[in-house]
Amino acid sequence: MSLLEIKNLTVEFQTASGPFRAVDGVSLKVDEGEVLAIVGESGSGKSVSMLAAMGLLPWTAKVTADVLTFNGRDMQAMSDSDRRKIIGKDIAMIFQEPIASLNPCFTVGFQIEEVLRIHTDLGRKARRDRAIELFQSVGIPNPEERLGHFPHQMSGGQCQRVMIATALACNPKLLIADEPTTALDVTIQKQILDLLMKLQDEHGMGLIIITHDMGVVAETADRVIVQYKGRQIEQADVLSLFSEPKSVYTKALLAALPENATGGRLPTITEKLTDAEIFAGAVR
Ligand SMILES: Nc1ncnc2c1ncn2[C@@H]1O[C@H](COP(=O)(O)OP(=O)(O)OP(=O)(O)O)[C@@H](O)[C@H]1O
Repeated sequence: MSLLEIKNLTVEFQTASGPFRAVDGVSLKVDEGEVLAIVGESGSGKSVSMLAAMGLLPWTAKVTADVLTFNGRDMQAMSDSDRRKIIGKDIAMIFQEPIASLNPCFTVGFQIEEVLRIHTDLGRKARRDRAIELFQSVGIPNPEERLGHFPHQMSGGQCQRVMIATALACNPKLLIADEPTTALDVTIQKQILDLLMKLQDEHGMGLIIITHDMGVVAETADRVIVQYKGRQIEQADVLSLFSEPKSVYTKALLAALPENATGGRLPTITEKLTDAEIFAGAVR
């Protein structure tokens, strides 16, 4: 049984100019201990598909799926309160903007201890000890002191470490990391990716990494889904995708990597391919 299984997920937003289909027939499976990357350009519906699966989209979104299960439980049939017990505990998410994702009005210590208060029956002292232990595990120096800091007193990289510690607070079975390094300096990006991979390995979690960066895919994923304008274009294990991409779009994405540049100029993808060609070349 897969940890997360999604079949034929569709998301349509009601907008002023009519319905807009942001996700169209996405299917995926993630197992325990597996790293799945969802890669695609901005607007390809990567974040919306995961937010839809978690039931975290606003009411303007109409979400349908043939199958949407977590650990064998039907997420669509679940009550909101049952879903809330799972989200943040068994499924955790981290986002692109760590500083914006934290509440500026509370110390980081309060925020991580609050997650523990909601999802565990640990007492006050045990929650503090666990928070210190979590900060240590994500490499935050002087954790006792840092717990008393507000987000604005910390760097972007440190805030992302706080987000990761908070996400791991309840030992989730699945972690969804939405562009976890995009907002960070290049030198910090590698540290955060290495940390995520180390923790994923230690905890044996399923991990979904949402990214637009093929470099991140190469460094992290076991399997990859390529998405374009809400549709799945190709799904493969990481080695096959890089060595034998099947769809024209994946080939174009790989050709656009800096290391494949020829003549000092990078080819852009959409200048070479039309939507019709991309969708016709999809391999599902
Ligand atoms: N609440 C909303 N109402 C209407 N459209 C939305 C809403 N949220 C997202 N969208 C649209 O859905 C599409 C997919 O957005 P999504 O954020 O999933 O893209 P993405 O692939 O994650 O790219 P990015 O990395 O830029 O976030 C976009 O065109 C976006 O404008």
